[in-house]
Amino acid sequence: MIITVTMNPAIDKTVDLVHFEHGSLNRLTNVIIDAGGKGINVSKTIKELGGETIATGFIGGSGGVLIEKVLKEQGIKSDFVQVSGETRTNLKVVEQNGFVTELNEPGPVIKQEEIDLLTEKLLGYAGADTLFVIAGSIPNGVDKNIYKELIIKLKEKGAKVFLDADGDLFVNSLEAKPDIIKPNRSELEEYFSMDYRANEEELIKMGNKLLDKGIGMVAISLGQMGALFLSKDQSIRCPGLKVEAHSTVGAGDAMVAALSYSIDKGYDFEESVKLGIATSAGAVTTKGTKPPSRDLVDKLKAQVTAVNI
Ligand SMILES: Nc1ncnc2c1ncn2[C@@H]1O[C@H](COP(=O)(O)OP(=O)(O)OP(=O)(O)O)[C@@H](O)[C@H]1O
Ligand SMILES: O=P(O)(O)OC[C@@]1(O)O[C@H](CO)[C@@H](O)[C@@H]1O
Repeated sequence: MIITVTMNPAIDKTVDLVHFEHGSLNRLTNVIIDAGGKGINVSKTIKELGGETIATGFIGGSGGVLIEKVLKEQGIKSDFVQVSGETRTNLKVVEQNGFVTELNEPGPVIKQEEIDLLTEKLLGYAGADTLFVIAGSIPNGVDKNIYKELIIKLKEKGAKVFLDADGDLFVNSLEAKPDIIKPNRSELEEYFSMDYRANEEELIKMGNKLLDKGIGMVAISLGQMGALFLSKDQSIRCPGLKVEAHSTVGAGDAMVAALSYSIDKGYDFEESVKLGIATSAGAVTTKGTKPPSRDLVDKLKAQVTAVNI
């Protein structure tokens, strides 16, 4: 069973315009609304791949009602803790030249009793056959050690944890040894305090240092360049696929979804990473944070090259 945890969900409002003029009136050419937040995107993508998840986290207010409604319509199970604050709206501005500017709200203030309720809920699901996907930022009022503490408790109950977070949340959580992580290039460079663009050899070295800490798999996503997938037994480089990009928002979530789905299905390493590349490349072709169709993913998967490194 896969449980996604989105502590800071969002209504994603993706707006298109020709060119963003800073300090001027900008007329939009298209507006799309999605139920978003990283874990929720993972749930949406796994559903499209043919899998099942339960989407959890904090939701509140009219945004929360909309997210639950959309998930229900899409046949995705959810079990959120209702909070007194309002779920945020994040604005994604897509220009004709492909530039995407993201304006993410901080999210509501969460009370201690709401945190306790979510922790209890998650521990209730935890067991040897459970994979938790903990992804994205945390709202106000939540301590930056929350992911670390949760991972420790979930692992004590035999569950596996896939962590996708950045900044302090990422740094703190590594101490709890999540089973899988998916840093992108800049998250890794920041963690290792590199003030220049790391080359592939350096990225692999940094990834291997994380494996030495006890993390089972490190997927380093490199945008259109593809990704590096490292584990103690096997490491693979996959170049990115050439696709017509509309919005790269959610590409990382699509990769997290495909890897989680593969683990749940018991796919081998190479099969899993190929699905990861295909699903994430498919995600950039869709508008907003809509997941790619399974048909498209299968077509793209046939084009993925996996090179052992
Ligand atoms: N322009 C692109 N063309 C093809 N594939 C892409 C492109 N951008 C991203 N991808 C695919 O998506 C994966 C994840 O992208 P990226 O490294 O940008 O993740 P991320 O920074 O976590 O993204 P986000 O936080 O916006 O979801 C890449 O490894 C790649 O397979
Ligand atoms: O502010 P966070 O939690 O880091 O990221 C939230 C977010 O940008 O991530 C998803 C794309 O990955 C979007 O659906 C959502 O708006």
